[in-house]
Amino acid sequence: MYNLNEFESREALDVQLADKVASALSDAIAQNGSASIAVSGGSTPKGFFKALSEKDLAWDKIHVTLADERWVPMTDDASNTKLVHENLLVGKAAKAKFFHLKQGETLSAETLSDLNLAAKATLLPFDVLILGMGEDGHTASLFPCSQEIHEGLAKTTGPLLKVQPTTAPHLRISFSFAYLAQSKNTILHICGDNKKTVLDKALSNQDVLEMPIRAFLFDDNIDTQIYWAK
Ligand SMILES: O=C1O[C@H](COP(=O)(O)O)[C@@H](O)[C@H](O)[C@H]1O
Repeated sequence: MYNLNEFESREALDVQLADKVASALSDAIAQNGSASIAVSGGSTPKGFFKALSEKDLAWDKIHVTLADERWVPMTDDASNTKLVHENLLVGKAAKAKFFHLKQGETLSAETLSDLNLAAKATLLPFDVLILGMGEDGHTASLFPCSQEIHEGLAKTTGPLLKVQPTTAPHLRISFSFAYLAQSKNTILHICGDNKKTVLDKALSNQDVLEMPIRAFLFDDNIDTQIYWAK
């Protein structure tokens, strides 16, 4: 299920989203002594990252990771890790612990297995998940064009999987739907008229293989809060 929250500007959205996420992280720390958040990359979240980085939180008790990563060096402009380090893990948030998805050169079965164990031990289930959405309806790196889409949406797939999109650049590593779906707070952050058109299309039927974001919009156990601004 979903709920659409519309904002008059991207700046207003960033402020309100940072407030909501800070409060969820703070509640998780109060309850469990620590908190975890998975964020998305791409072009949308920079302003939100900045607003969140300025929040007075016990950042040393917060684990930050990505819902997905492009398998490129962290110095590459396409790296979501680079984006997070430059825009979120700054100021007060510099004390947060970052869980790197891009480890080493090769995305091998052994790398995935090590990451899966570590993610289960430190991060999962996420207290907060911030999803993005591509114009093809992908979210995280669950790409409808990829051969791995069945695996990515399957209920039994282990936390992380390798994804090779055919209509977008870079090999990816992504959390699976099964593990993202267990997050305690799920937010879909999108901006612009194009993304609203994509969202309207996603809401028009329930074929998740055509638009994987639908898995988060139509699952009765997930309360996806959509944050949208022009
Ligand atoms: O490739 C990716 O794209 C999506 C959407 O990005 P945007 O630039 O359209 O905001 C993003 O959510 C994902 O993390 C990223 O790897």
